[in-house]
Amino acid sequence: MATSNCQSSPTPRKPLLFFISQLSLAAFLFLSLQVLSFLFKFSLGKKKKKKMKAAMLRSAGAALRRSAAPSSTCAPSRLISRSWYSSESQPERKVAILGAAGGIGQPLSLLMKLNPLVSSLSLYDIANTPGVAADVSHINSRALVAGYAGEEQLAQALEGSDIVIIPAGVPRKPGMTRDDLFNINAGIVKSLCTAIAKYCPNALVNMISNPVNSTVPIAAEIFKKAGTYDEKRLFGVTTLDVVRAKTFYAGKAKVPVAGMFFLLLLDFRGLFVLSFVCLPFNCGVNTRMGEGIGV
Ligand SMILES: NC(=O)C1=CN([C@@H]2O[C@H](COP(=O)(O)OP(=O)(O)OC[C@H]3O[C@@H](n4cnc5c(N)ncnc54)[C@H](O)[C@@H]3O)[C@@H](O)[C@H]2O)C=CC1
Ligand SMILES: O=C([O-])CC(=O)C(=O)O
Repeated sequence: MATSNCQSSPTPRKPLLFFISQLSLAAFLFLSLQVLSFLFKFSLGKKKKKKMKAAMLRSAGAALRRSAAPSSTCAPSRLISRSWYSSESQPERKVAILGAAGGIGQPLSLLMKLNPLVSSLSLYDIANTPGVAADVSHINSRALVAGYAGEEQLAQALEGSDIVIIPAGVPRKPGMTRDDLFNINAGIVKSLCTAIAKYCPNALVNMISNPVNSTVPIAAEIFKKAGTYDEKRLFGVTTLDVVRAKTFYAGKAKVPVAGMFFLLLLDFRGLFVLSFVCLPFNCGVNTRMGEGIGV
């Protein structure tokens, strides 16, 4: 009969000797830690240490994410995957990307496919979507990917979407102004938003197509006309202008670009007008609030 040996130690220990041995072990460990941290401080210096800590945190995060991938089979990963990737606890969410085969659309599709909050990813473009959708679908994450190409498939791409992201259109080429961009992208955005109002009127709409300060009001007008407008569900992505403003300002003022904070105000009153209020903090220069930088 099998017996448990958890309760009695096979070799009886003398209490005093045992206590001394435990004490010396603890002291040894403590001293080793002190010596290590001393060596660490003096060999690396403060800056390097900070960098290393950040790198360690990053790689730990990456390792956690890797181990959370659904293909993983070992027990600890399964435990982690429950909190990071589980479809049991996450609600179903469909995200549609319109213009998914473009320069912005492709990496965006990749990021959405990696997002554990997305359960269904709908990739729409007027061309090249099947290949992009096939590539993205091979990523081993939760979202199911479907590709749609051409106007006749737009309705299917949009139906049931909770979020629609729009990077469809043309990018600016050398010599083009944002007005030129508007002349092309306004029509594209108009037809896409008309379809959104019809097939997924309650979706959150995230506009990337430039000029965002004009394409967002176009979307708003389309939705108002269709009776589906909700200001809390329409967004414009201004990232490009924010990072550009930071880089340009830092270059002009000859200050480090890192650590700069900019407040970007879009002026919707006049068509094609984009105005900035730039507030660079921590960059060692005195700048008046209200200073403007054109795009
Ligand atoms: N708001 C921001 O921070 C940023 C905005 N942009 C803007 O995003 C837009 C896209 O830029 P890129 O991806 O570099 O251009 P791109 O030319 O690489 O991609 C645009 C995609 O839109 C597709 N497209 C064109 N008409 C369409 C329609 N009617 N329906 C669906 N898809 C359509 C094209 O086939 C193409 O695949 C541009 O307007 C650009 O100015 C770009 C970077 C940042
Ligand atoms: O077209 C792009 O890729 C973005 C751009 O430079 C602009 O809109 O100013």
